[in-house]
Amino acid sequence: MTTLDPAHLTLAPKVLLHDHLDGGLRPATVLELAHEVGYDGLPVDDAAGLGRWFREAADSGSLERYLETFTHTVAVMQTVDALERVARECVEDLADDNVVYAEVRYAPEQHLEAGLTLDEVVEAVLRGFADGERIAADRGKTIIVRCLVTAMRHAARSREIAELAVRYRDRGVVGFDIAGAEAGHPPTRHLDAFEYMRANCAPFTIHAGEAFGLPSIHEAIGFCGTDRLGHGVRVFDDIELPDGVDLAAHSFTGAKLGLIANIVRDKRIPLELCPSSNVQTGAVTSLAEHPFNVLARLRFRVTVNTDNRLMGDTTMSKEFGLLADQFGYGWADFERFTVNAMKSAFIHFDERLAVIDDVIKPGYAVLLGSG
Ligand SMILES: O=c1[nH]cnc2c1ncn2[C@H]1C[C@H](O)[C@@H](CO)O1
Ligand SMILES: [Zn+2]
Repeated sequence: MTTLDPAHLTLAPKVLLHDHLDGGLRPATVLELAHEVGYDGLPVDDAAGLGRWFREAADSGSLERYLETFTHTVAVMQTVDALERVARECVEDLADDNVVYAEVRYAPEQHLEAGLTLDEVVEAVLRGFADGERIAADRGKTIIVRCLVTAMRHAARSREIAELAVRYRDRGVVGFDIAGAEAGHPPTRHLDAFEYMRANCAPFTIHAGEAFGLPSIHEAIGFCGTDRLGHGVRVFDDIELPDGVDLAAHSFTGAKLGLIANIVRDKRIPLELCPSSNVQTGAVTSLAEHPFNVLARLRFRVTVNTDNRLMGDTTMSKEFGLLADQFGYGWADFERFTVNAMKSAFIHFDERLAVIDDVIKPGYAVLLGSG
């Protein structure tokens, strides 16, 4: 069996469902764009130092302070050229990490400061993704990137953004999301947007159960009817484990699930777990305390995600590496998480199946030493 060293982790095919476009810029690109557009608010003026600054500033243990770092990335993403470039580089970086399918999200309403319309923002990003896919293909990497449009939960444009998602659904936008500070902004504030999505048979995910606990997950499922949970990590609050159990154990017999935990598992609601980000925002106190392994072993539909590659100084390979070190996972585990993610994607069933059968399974067969 091939070992799980960083080079082999990079080779493994990966699927990414939860990655923010404005949380994944290259530090050098932030600097160059700031220079081009005359943004003078950056705290550091060299690429390595700026990368470190984002990581450290986001390491606050508070979602609110974590979110403040986005002021700088959003400030430099206000023109068609900048949006195209950031989207193109995002695809190139994911392809370099052997991500084979990704859904990348951002909030179009945050990119209107220089006069662009919502449609112009979406079209620029979609062009950037398509360019990135072509560049990756020229380098021998096949990657499919689709878009989720996010509404900010403290704002009041969610219905408009849901309409945008539906308007662009045949052109690369595959779903809708809400993000931003969770406490004080429950998902039910945006019920009309979710109802609009459901009425149009269009899928959505909701950031829930990150900074706020079970009530948020309950609302997202019971009232809003979400198809997936962004993070959802606090579903763990509804699971009672026998005293003294090791969170890295292989089985959790005797675990007792409450109503919310059961419904998440019964309905196979995918959890978009983001290990590093969950530690940075204080959703969990440390990776060792992360319920990823408990949820995986209890057969929840867990998926591995980056959330924000810039703020976390992370990649999918790094997240896999952290989980392997913490919980002792091997290739068969990562294949399962990757298939879980692909099954949960917002593209059509036949398209999901093609990636699983033609790309993921053959890729892991090689790593497992049997193909
Ligand atoms: O982990 C997160 N939780 C809530 N909101 C988030 C998270 N990561 C990024 N965001 C916000 C900040 C971005 O500006 C916005 C759209 O991508 O989504
Ligand atoms: Zn997120």
